Amino acid sequence: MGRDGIILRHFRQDAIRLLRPVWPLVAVATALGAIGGLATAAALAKINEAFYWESALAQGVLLAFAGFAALSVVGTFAASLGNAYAGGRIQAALSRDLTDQILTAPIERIERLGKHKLLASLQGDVNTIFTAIAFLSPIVVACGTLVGCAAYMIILSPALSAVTAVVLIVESLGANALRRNMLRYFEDVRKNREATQKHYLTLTEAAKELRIGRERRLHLRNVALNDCIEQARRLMARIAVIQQSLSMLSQSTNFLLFAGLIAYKTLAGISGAELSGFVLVLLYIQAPIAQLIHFVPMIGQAQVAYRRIAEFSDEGTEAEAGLLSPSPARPARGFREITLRGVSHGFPAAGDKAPFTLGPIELTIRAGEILFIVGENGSGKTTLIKLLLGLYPPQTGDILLDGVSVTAQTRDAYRQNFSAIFFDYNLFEDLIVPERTPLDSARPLLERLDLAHKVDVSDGRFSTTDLSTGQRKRLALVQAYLEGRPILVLDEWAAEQDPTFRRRFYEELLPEMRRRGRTLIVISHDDRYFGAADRVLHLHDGQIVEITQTAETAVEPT
Ligand SMILES: Nc1ncnc2c1ncn2[C@@H]1O[C@H](COP(=O)(O)OP(=O)(O)OP(=O)(O)O)[C@@H](O)[C@H]1O
Repeated sequence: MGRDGIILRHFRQDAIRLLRPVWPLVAVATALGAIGGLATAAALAKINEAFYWESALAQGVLLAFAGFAALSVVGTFAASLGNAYAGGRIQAALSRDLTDQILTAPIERIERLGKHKLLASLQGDVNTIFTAIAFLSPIVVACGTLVGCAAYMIILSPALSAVTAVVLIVESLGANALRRNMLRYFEDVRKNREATQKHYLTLTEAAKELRIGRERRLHLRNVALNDCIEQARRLMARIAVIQQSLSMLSQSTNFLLFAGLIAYKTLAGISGAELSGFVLVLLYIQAPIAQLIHFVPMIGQAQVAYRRIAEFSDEGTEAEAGLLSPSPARPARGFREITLRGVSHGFPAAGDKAPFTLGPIELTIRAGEILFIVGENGSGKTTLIKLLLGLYPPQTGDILLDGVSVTAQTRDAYRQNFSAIFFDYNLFEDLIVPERTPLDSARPLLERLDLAHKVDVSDGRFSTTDLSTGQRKRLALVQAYLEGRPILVLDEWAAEQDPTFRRRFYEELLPEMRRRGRTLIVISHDDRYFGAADRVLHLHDGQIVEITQTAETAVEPT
């Protein structure tokens, strides 16, 4: 099955799944909408009757007209309400779906996609699909009206209806060719949105660098962003031309039909009632046809947006099971040792980037030790801790917790043993700590880290996170420590600390945390403090080259 076939299959499965909880409502609303549309056509028929019947009132035509008109209004209203409610439910389910997909996607895939693509989907694609869903309700009514009008035309004159149908089929074939072109442009619009999003992120995240660097600032504005903006303008202009061509096609078809009516009247003869009925219907169906034309690009856009969202659940990148289960993963408990047995992880070559493989790694981490991971830039330190934390599943080998292999099913429970502060860490404003931990236990820690004069904790939140870079990292340590997990992983934590605090971190805080039962795994470039570790693991080009004991005895890696 091709890629489009797979996406279509996903789409069908998703549509059925999303519709399942609301299908009775959708069915009733759609039926009411169709009835409303049919009633509109019937009301038109009554108007036409009234034109030709002298005793219209006596015949009850006015009464029937009033009845159909009321049915049309009520049916349309009920259909709109019902479909709007169902649409809202479907939209909410879609939003949750996308959040879940991102929360459970393999970390490597999230890293590969990048922030700009994720944001483009969360903000753009979901909204595009929302807009299309919101428009479904009027479309149901429009379709009902068109079916009713078609039925009325057949009653008036089957021959003339056949001619009308042929003309409309030819028109829809032309419209479909235009629509295919428009779809291609929508793909380009979507790619353009991603590229623009990337530059917008630079605009906000690199505000300082852009203020300082005149060339970079002007390059971003005049070249990078300008190209995107210009391309978007050109694409939107082309789409507008196609949209207007669709409208023109519809208008011309209508005039052609009117011309056909005149010719038919002259050649074959046609009654006044037939003629006025056809004219009335053809004029009336302009609005529903315009709605359908308006809907066509929305469907195109929604198709493209859905395809992008489907990329998150691409074949071969399965979501991690059980991450969103309401029953929490087994709480962290004490451990004796974690063993990495022949564990490796490789990044394939991408473009001009060389491939990189870490491992196979043989390593045992013992409870209560302080292990430093050191090595030159790019030697694989961060990749090693991502493997250790279970963020990358090992491509070969096994991770064992107290001799028991960590599997896909137990990986989330295994991760609960760790708290980590990555180099590109995120500082949360709220504190999430184990139930038994009183929140005021943050106070002594804040004091210990020289933050008590700046930050307080109230209602489970830090009073502020507007701090200096080094202070923010200290606050992240408070957060991580209070989580109470047995193992703390710190990636170049001390890099932003002043010399006094850096010394205090290595010589006082690390031993203190160890005394309180924590195992500490620290990535560090501070070679003058390597003595603070029990063992120092040296990495070079993805391999452990030696593990040094603090007794200064180098041993072969085990
Ligand atoms: N997501 C990724 N995709 C592709 N390659 C990656 C990815 N992450 C890391 N790499 C590559 O893997 C290698 C090791 O990276 P890693 O971040 O583990 O090094 P490091 O030792 O932590 O470096 P540093 O001291 O600079 O933080 C590098 O060559 C890097 O280019």
